[in-house]
Amino acid sequence: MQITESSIKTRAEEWLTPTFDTTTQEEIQNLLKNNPEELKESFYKDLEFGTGGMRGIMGPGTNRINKYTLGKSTQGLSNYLLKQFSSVQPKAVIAYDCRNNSDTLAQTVADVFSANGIKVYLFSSLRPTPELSFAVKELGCHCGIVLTASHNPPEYNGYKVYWEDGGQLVPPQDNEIITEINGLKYADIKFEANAELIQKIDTEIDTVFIEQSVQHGSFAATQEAKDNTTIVFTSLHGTSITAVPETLSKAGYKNVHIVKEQEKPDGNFPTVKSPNPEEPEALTMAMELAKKVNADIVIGTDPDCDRLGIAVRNHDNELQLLNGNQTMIVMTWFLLEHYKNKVGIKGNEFIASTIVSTPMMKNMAEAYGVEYKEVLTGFKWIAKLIKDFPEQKFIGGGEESFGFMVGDFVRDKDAVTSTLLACEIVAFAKAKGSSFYNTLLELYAKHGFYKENLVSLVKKGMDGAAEIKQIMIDLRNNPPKLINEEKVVLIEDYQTSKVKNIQDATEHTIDIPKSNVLIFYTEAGSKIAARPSGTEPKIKFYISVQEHLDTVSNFSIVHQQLEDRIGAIKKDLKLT
Ligand SMILES: O=P([O-])(O)O[C@H]1O[C@H](COP(=O)(O)O)[C@@H](O)[C@H](O)[C@H]1O
Ligand SMILES: [Mg+2]
Repeated sequence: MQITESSIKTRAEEWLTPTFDTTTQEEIQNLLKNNPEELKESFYKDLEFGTGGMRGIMGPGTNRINKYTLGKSTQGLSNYLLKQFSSVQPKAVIAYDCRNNSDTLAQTVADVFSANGIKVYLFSSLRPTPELSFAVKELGCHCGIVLTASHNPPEYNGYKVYWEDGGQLVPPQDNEIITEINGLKYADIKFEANAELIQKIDTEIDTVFIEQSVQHGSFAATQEAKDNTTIVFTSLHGTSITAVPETLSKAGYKNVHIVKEQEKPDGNFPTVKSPNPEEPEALTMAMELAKKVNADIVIGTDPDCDRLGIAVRNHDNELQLLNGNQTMIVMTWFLLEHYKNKVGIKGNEFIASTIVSTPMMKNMAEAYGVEYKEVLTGFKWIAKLIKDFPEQKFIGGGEESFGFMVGDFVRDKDAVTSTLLACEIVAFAKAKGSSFYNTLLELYAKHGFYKENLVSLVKKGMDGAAEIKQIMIDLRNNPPKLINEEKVVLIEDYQTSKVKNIQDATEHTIDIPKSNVLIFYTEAGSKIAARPSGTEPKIKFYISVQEHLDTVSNFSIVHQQLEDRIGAIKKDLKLT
């Protein structure tokens, strides 16, 4: 579609009709008169489903999160549910996070479902996303929704959609539902609730969820080890406050210090610039408290409590924030060790990660004799593996981005159970005179020392999106031959599903769904991936370099070499 001033105006004028309430109409009038830039941003496209559902800035317009865009999606979803499960009354469960408007938008979604004859379980107040994933299966629902924009800035909100297995929408349902939604007009949305079909839920699910979380996240650390573990936890004004402290307490952890200034849920996130534990500033208050109480571990979760940031004591006894790859490696190792000792590896087990994550997972899988499966970015793809390979045993999985999935009882990343798991690892290691951090270094020595770095370039709005598109086109048309003087030997293009071996000029096909991702491998073993984010206006560059580490005592020297190499790669690619 050609975007012109007049096509945007035509799209906006539909929102002046009686299908839309008077407040919305007034807001659109105002944009038409006074704010052409905002009008363009609000209407130049329809909001789309991305890596983790649909996300956008709140406000009126087709490219914004509001009761009409979410209403239309829910109407499409309702039509699809009624067709797919025609012999039963479909059931949906809805949760929401701490964000502004999440509660009222959740009510709208409940209203629309019920107006279509769908039975709805609606959490009576905010809950973590992993609890919703759990509730879908627990209540035998066909679908689940969380109103959240995860870790995005406060002006955002969104809509994560779960299917009957408890995982987020994946093919074939995703495209079929999108087709259904695209075929609708706003006037088709049924907003008139059937209150009889909406049932409030709370403690009955909380109790089982927390029980299961304690069970899946506990690995029999002794009470003494637990008592010797000092934890600082912050919910960053989000939903984790409803589940994490109780889970830790039920698992026997007593030295848990909660950042009081951040425990109250608040959609404005008043004490942080961004509620994303991936950004070190988000954990500033928690780090300060950790110094006071001499904590072993600091954990912070994002607003919907699926991702967690972990800082642990390094060799200089300083608290160091780990990245997603690092926590994934240690957590997966811990699960594998326990599984090996308790159950025994039979060979049908698998661990999983994504194409932009550390190659170290593959090495570790080989060492343990389990399978390593690799998918596109997004935990929904990891959850799909569990559904697609029911005869295999999923041990755990993660990715470059923060967050981890412990076993299969929750089908998304789960910061409740992962918080407990992280504490167990610290408790175990400390009891043995080691640490979480030291475990990581030992794993580097065993499975290869990989260092990763992520560069995200923020490019907002319609122009930003065009710029991101162009960067990917340029990289495709003129792929680098050398990166930091390392010869590029292999290029994977997930959009064309082609792998090009530069050295012998051969090509083969990639057997996973298409996605706009390019990965360059160099002769020195570096891996550089480029992909537009599917949740935020960003393009991401994932850099991974590696070296052999013969002994942990050489860590600092090799670490410096890797750090320098990453610096040089960034400079060469003009990412600094
Ligand atoms: O944002 P969340 O916590 O719901 O998480 C979702 O989005 C993240 C960022 O995706 P992108 O790189 O496309 O922005 C993904 O890493 C994650 O697997 C997905 O579940
Ligand atoms: Mg999240």
